[in-house]
Amino acid sequence: MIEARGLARTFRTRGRTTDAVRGVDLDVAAGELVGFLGPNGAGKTTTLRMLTTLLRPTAGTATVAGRDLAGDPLGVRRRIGYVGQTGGTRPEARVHEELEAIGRLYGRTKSDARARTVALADRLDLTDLLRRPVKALSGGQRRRLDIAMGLVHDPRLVFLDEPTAALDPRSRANVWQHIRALREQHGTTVFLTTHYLDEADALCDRVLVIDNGTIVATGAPAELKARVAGDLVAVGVEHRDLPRVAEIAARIPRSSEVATVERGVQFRVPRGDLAMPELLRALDVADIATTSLRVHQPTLDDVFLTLTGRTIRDAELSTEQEAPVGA
Ligand SMILES: Nc1ncnc2c1ncn2[C@@H]1O[C@H](COP(=O)(O)OP(=O)(O)OP(=O)(O)O)[C@@H](O)[C@H]1O
Repeated sequence: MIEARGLARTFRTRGRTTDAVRGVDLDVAAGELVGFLGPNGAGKTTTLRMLTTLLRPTAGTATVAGRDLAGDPLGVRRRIGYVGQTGGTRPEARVHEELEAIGRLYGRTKSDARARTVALADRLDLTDLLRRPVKALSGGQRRRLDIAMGLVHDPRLVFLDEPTAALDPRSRANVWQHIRALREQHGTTVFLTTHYLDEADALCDRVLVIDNGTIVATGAPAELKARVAGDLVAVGVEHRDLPRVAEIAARIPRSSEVATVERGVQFRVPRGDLAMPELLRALDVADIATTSLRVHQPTLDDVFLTLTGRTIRDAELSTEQEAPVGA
């Protein structure tokens, strides 16, 4: 459904050059729900805007929904849906008017556009809101309308840019449910960007991790997490017991990265749950009491940390600090 090779984009503004995307290769199969995960400024939106014909690549080629991006941009546009970060709705218009207007824009007759509006409202839980002005919708309702607007022409492939940005947890879960339904009930291919780790983890079949304009990892969330060197076990003990506990940790089969921290010892093992009985037995034999015991399974943030040396949150903080005034 998407095949891109060496896609790149450089911006030149006021004498400054930014390599926003540096040669991205990506493949998305029909029916996949793929997430593009990375910190702010990583190049997600720029890639999405190139794939949806809104921005011309500086280099590279792509086929999107069966059409060549450079050779047939109009063909691409006809076959895809695009839901940007800020929807294109008029605040005074009513929900049904916005949906019908898009239907007419795509050449539907008035009655056909109305029928499509009713069907989409049903799919995205907007039926009771059709007569409301757009400005009176909540954040989550508004995002559902944005998604509905991207589906009016029944595209087989839809791009969603940060579909749950700035939503509260309940509205996010609700939008996720609708995105899953797009794929499960309608077979739509979904390509979305996110900087939320839990969103990529819970929603996507496959995640492409992007940092600094380059894809640094691709895989199912579980696969990516399995690449991090195992679970982290943290044992809290009295200060005087630290050296003995570090020795015990080092003797646990396949343990690594044993480290003494302020109130305990931590180490990695491939499976924390399997190491636990042996650890407890050894502590018991040595007559050492624990103050706490935790097994931390890797998250996608650990994946990002392993690959780039910093967490997504840290990466975002440093981008905020670097951002030029007025950006
Ligand atoms: N029109 C532009 N002119 C100059 N630089 C730009 C332009 N658009 C994006 N950039 C720069 O390109 C880089 C990538 O931006 P992009 O918006 O693609 O990142 P992102 O991963 O989508 O971030 P976010 O999550 O904040 O949307 C950033 O350094 C950004 O400042």
